Amino acid sequence: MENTEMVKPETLEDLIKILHQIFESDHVNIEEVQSIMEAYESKPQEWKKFARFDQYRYTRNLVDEGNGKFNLMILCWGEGHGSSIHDHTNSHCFLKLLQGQLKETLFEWPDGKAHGDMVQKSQRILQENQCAYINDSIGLHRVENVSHTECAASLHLYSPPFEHCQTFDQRTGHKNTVKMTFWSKFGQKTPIGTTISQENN
Ligand SMILES: N[C@@H](CS(=O)O)C(=O)O
Ligand SMILES: [Fe+2]
Repeated sequence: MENTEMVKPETLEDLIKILHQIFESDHVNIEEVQSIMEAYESKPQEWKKFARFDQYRYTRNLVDEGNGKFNLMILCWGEGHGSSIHDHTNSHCFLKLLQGQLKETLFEWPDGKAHGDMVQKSQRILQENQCAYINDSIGLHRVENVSHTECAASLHLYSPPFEHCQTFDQRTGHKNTVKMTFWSKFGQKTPIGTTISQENN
């Protein structure tokens, strides 16, 4: 019989260790990853060394390279910060709220000949500790911290790791390829000059 016993990661370090074990296998069980990420109870003292905010836009802070199988990162969202509508480059995307709330808006892929506004499929507010999942077959999304008073932090796992994604203009559906960069890696600020091409926000 399959072992369905839930493992509860006690710390972020513990969570990372479990994720390494899960991703040793070539088959990713989406529900398993989602429930393990959800089971970790966010404790700011465990992740605050990775959480570096910027005044102007959301930041991507690399936490772990997952043996080449995945990238784990913390995204820091100041008040009102949000992403463009984007895809996830054929990767799995898990998004767990560590602090605050984020609004996720799902869109359909624009069909080649359509002009005008992109079609919105749904919208939801992600709560602390919740773990959402998206991939390109589900659709595109935009994520926003709509709060004017609270910042937000989220833990993202992408497998396989990717460096580029496509962003979409909501009014026309026109797309652009953008390079995704890290604001910090393993708690160290990335040198200025390597982060300026970030355009997903
Ligand atoms: N996928 C985005 C963040 S989000 O809006 O889900 C990124 O990696 O920057
Ligand atoms: Fe995303």
